[in-house]
Formats: sequence, C-alpha cells, structure tokens
Amino acid sequence: MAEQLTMKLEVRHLTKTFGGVRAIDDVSLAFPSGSLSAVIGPNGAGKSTFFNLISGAFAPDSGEVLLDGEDVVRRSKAERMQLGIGRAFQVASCFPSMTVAENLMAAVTAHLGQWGNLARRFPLPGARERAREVMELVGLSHIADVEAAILSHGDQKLLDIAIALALEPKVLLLDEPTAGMGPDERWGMIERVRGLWDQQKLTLVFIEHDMDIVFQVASTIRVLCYGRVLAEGTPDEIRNNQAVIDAYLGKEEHDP
Ligand SMILES: Nc1ncnc2c1ncn2[C@@H]1O[C@H](COP(=O)(O)OP(=O)(O)OP(=O)(O)O)[C@@H](O)[C@H]1O
Repeated sequence: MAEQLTMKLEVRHLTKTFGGVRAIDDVSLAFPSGSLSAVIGPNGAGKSTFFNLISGAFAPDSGEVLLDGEDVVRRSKAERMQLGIGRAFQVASCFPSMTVAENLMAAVTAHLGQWGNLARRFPLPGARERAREVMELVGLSHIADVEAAILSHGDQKLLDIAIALALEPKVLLLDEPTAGMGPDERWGMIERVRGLWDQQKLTLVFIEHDMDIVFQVASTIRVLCYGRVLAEGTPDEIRNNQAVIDAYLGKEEHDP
C-alpha cells in the first residue's frame, strides 16, 4: 500500500450560523499530525456541523480550515478530498446495489478522476488492487462479493470507512463510527478504528457519544457546547473538568 503521510489539521475562528442558530461559533482547534482525537458534546452542540465545515460540505460564514498550514476553506469538497481529508458518516453512504468490492473500486476510480471508467466492465488494475488492499485492512475481504444492501449494520459502517480509506486520506473524520451498535460490536468497531489509525498513521478525529469508548481510545478530547469549545485536554483532564461535568458528563444518557 502507498505510504500515507499524516497532516496537521487546524481550524481558526470558524463560524457557521443557520438562521439565528450559531451552530459553530468562533471555534479554533488544532489536531496534530498523527493524533487520535474525539469530539464530544451534547446533542446539537455543533459536532456534525464542525465536520461538515472541515470536509467542505458546508461553507463557513468566516474562519479558516488549514491542512498542514494551507487554508483550504475556499476549496470544494472534492478538492479537499484530493488534498487528503476523508470522511465517513453516521449513516453509511455506499451504493446499495453494488458489492463491497465494486463500491471500493468505484470510489478509487472516481478518486483517480476517471468517472468515465466507472461504466467499464473491467475496472482499472490500480482500482482493483487498492480495493483488495483496503478490504484486507478493514477486514471485509471475506464478503467482497456481497451486495452492500444486505450487509449487517456494522459491516456497512466498515464499508463506509473503507471507502474513505480507499481515497488515501491523511486526515480522517469519523462521525459516530459506533452509532446503532450493541456494546460488543461497538468495541470491535473502535478497536478496528484504532488499529487503522495506528497502521495508517492517520490524523484521526471521531465524534462519539459513548464515553467509555472516548476515554479509553482518544488521546485528546475536544468538547463542544452550543457551538463553542467548552474544553480540550487529555481524558483525565476532561473527566475532571467541572464545566464539562455540568454541561455533559453529569447527564446520565449521552446517546442521541
Ligand atoms: N443544515 C442545517 N440547517 C439548519 N440548521 C442546522 C443544519 N445543520 C445543523 N443545524 C443546527 O445546528 C446546530 C448544531 O447541529 P449539529 O447537527 O452540528 O449538532 P451535533 O452536535 O452534531 O448534534 P448530534 O449529537 O445530535 O448529532 C443545531 O441547532 C442544528 O439544529
């Protein structure tokens, strides 16, 4: 597999309003190259909007998104993907009627800027090889020829992550990788995510509501509340932060 160099991700004074709602309000955060960070916070805190601003799905009202110091805020979503920002979603976003392998080959082919080749009967050799590598990496090889529509929920989420990885991201954003899973499946998924981070040397940021997972897996945690950064620090610092306890951790239920 091609070597993946990590990149530092930074946002400065990022702001996004929807009508009267300041979904992200003057947020400045840095995610060091190769770090594994969680973004947490109550429902409606602005976490998904934050990811949408980084990936380019939304344009901010103001502020910067820097990839290794280069401001990409005026770049399109596709351009940011080419530059190395990958994203997987809360709800998996693959082509349901295509198999696991076909989904990955389509993603690679599109990434190579060769949409015209999607209709070819035989995919590009590079696409087939990359799809095979990524399936091995995430543990989907045994179901390469299964249609995405009939995969289990967990395997669909894995496929979504695999599609993001197929595009060789340097920064990977995972929006609730364990959403909708039972306790055992959650731990299996997050261990796999941690393994990928370790192996691929990615800068990985994940949104997660399960605090056991967050405190166990993340090396640094950023807490958003009402669109602002309430706190950032190590798991121990966040666990003992009174403002975070009052706004979030003190509540019994963190699942959306
Ligand atoms: N496309 C949109 N149009 C209008 N308002 C939006 C849009 N996206 C988000 N919002 C609003 O912005 C605020 C932040 O929402 P966001 O989904 O980013 O929060 P979140 O922290 O991801 O929440 P959750 O944990 O429930 O997924 C909310 O008040 C939400 O209603």
